[in-house]
Amino acid sequence: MTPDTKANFSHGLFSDLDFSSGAVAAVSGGSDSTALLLLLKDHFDRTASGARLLAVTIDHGLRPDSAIEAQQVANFCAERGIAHRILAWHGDKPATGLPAAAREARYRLLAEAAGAQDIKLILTGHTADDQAETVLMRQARDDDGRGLAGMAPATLHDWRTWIVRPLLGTRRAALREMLQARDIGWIEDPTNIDIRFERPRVRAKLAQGEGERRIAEALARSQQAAFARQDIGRRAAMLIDAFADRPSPGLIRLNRDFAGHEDGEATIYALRILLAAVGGMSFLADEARCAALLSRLRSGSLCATLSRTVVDARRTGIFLRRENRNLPAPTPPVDNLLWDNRCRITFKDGPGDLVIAPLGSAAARQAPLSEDIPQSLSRAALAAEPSLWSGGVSLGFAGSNAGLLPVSAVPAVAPFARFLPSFDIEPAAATAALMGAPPLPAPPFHGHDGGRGWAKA
Ligand SMILES: Nc1ncnc2c1ncn2[C@@H]1O[C@H](COP(=O)(O)OP(=O)(O)OP(=O)(O)O)[C@@H](O)[C@H]1O
Repeated sequence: MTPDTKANFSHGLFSDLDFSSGAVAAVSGGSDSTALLLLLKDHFDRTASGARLLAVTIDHGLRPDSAIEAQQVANFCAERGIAHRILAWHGDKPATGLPAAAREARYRLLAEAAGAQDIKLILTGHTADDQAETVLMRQARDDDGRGLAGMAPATLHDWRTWIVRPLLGTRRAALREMLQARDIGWIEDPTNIDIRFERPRVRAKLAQGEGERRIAEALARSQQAAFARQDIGRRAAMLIDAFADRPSPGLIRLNRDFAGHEDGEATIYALRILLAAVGGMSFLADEARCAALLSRLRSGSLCATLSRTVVDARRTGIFLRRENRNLPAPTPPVDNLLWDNRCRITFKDGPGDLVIAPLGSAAARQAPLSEDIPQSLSRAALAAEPSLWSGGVSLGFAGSNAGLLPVSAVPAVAPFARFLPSFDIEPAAATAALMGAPPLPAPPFHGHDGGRGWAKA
């Protein structure tokens, strides 16, 4: 896609989005999100769909002016008849990894604001300039190439709310030109030019000579990388569908032919995803280690641990299960808890003595299990599954009678449980089906059924 550099946005930035549940616009008050809000308001007025538009500003509380700036956005919205909410990020601010923690909190709060009004769509003002910066920053790191795809056009948050970036093909200069033509100002965040941070440094460099060429190259590279990532994801999804099953709770079995499949690249990718999913890891298992493991799997039996997953290869199959170490400590159930990154807990109400903890080997020994697979394997896998406990008694575990209790536990697809970039929809859908996780929600786009994941949803 050629980035739009003209201040003419009549080409329908939003026409393929499904606004039936309404939209949350994430507005910091900077130029890009202010432009996003105005363009969205124009679109809603023009289409007269009656869909709800809610602008939300997160006050991170990290700069002295943040509350005043949030109020400025509130005033701007009030003048235009746009509903607006300010949500503050309370709680501990970590000394290291602050930008990542702020991002997590921002999306959590945005999703809460959307969820409170049953809105399924959040829009952000990320632009083509942001995309180029992201790609250049990732390129500077030793990445496996997936990151070079940059930001996805849509990301599923917590398996239920879509975050869509409709301005990813639009240049910041064009948005600012549009704002200036309408005599609208914006807030300049001093952090954006603070060269102690990596992004402002990259941005400053891109403003110099050769910057435009480097932006164009980075955007072209991200398109190619996105295509490659979707393609390998599609192939990995086919392998997961064809070779993997779940013979008992917490236990994944791969047909032995998986290791020798001719599409070696997709086989490694599928294994990286499955190990992360079984082990409850947010990141895919290491590529080089998975490649080495696969070559060992081709030559016989083994038992190894990678990505918190025990890989037990026997004549009858390659079995994957969560290792029994470093499981979460017993914790009282809270709503929307992501337990061990593998299981989403929903909690309505219940007696105060309830805790979620692994089932453990003693209780696993009592459970009736299928005879088809070695009992030692199914029991070890079951022991690492979550259970609801009351006064030392196990009341049930995911997939059994938990549905009768005030707490429900459904499997989550670990590497994609919090953030699922649309590039990875197909392997995420295949892994969800394998693990018994809920299907993906409906896509945010009309008429885009490009991936099997969208179709399944
Ligand atoms: N405090 C915030 N409140 C609401 N949304 C935010 C906030 N900060 C960022 N966002 C959303 O994330 C997008 C990208 O964030 P980024 O930090 O790159 O932008 P910014 O410099 O704060 O402002 P802008 O993108 O509006 O120029 C924003 O366009 C906006 O949609």
